[in-house]
Amino acid sequence: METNTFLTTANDSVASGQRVFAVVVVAAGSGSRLGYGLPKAQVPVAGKELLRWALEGVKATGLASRLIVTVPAGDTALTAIAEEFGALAVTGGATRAESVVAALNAINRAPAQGGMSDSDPDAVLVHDCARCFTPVEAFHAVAQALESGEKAVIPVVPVVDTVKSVDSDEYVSGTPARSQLRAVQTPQGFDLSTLLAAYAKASQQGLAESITDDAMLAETMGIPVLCVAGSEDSFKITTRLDLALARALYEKENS
Ligand SMILES: Nc1ccn([C@@H]2O[C@H](COP(=O)(O)OP(=O)(O)OP(=O)(O)O)[C@@H](O)[C@H]2O)c(=O)n1
Ligand SMILES: C[C@](O)(CO)[C@H](O)COP(=O)(O)O
Repeated sequence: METNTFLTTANDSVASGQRVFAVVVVAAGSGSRLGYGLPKAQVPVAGKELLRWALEGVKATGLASRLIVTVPAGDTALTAIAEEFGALAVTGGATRAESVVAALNAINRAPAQGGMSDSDPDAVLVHDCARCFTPVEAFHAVAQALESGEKAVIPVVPVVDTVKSVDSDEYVSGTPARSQLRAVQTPQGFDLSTLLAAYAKASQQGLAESITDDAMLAETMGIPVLCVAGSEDSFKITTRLDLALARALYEKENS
């Protein structure tokens, strides 16, 4: 079997903390921007599906007491991979946010992972399958901040482009100071009851359509969201160029 040489073993100081973590891996997207002809989570890199890379990465963290994976409706191939890792596979929704809600609602049905606490989780890490090369250190940075009492934590990297806001006619309306911008990754970590309350409020307010990440919900509730160090290895496989990068990096690494 191929190994992810970018992963290391679990950090005991995190694994032995007080929080009980559920990990949600959202993998129910179609991959329309990638245009590969398969659901994106089934696309292979170095002979291994993106979902398998992602779940090996999660396992290596030693954090997940419950593991929930969202899959496209009727996707038996992805369900089988999820189950190999002891995860509960649930059918995702029409949007990423709807998939996250489906997974959150299933946490208490997920089996406890071997060797982990069987207590009910009180924290959750929500991770994109499309960021399947995220290193253990990024998971641990998020988990550690939750262990320290934070309620919402996101991994970020600096923005390297100048970013403009535009009006509806495509004229520039502003240039935010780049030093204050961050590019946001996953896993995003939350106190579980806080994220459940945030999604319930968003649903009441009809915000679901405009949600592009989970931390936005905490922001709308006035909950401070802490940024911790992400990683350039956590890039999201969205386009053909991203897949080419992944293959260049990992097919070489594993050959
Ligand atoms: N209805 C959806 C949409 C997305 N996702 C997941 O959310 C993550 C981020 O989404 P994205 O990278 O945009 O994936 P796709 O929706 O598959 O891509 P596209 O928008 O190009 O179709 C992915 O791991 C994807 O599988 C999901 O679980 N359910
Ligand atoms: C959650 C996310 O990965 C943070 O950058 C991103 O917002 C997902 O966006 P997508 O369009 O659903 O891929």
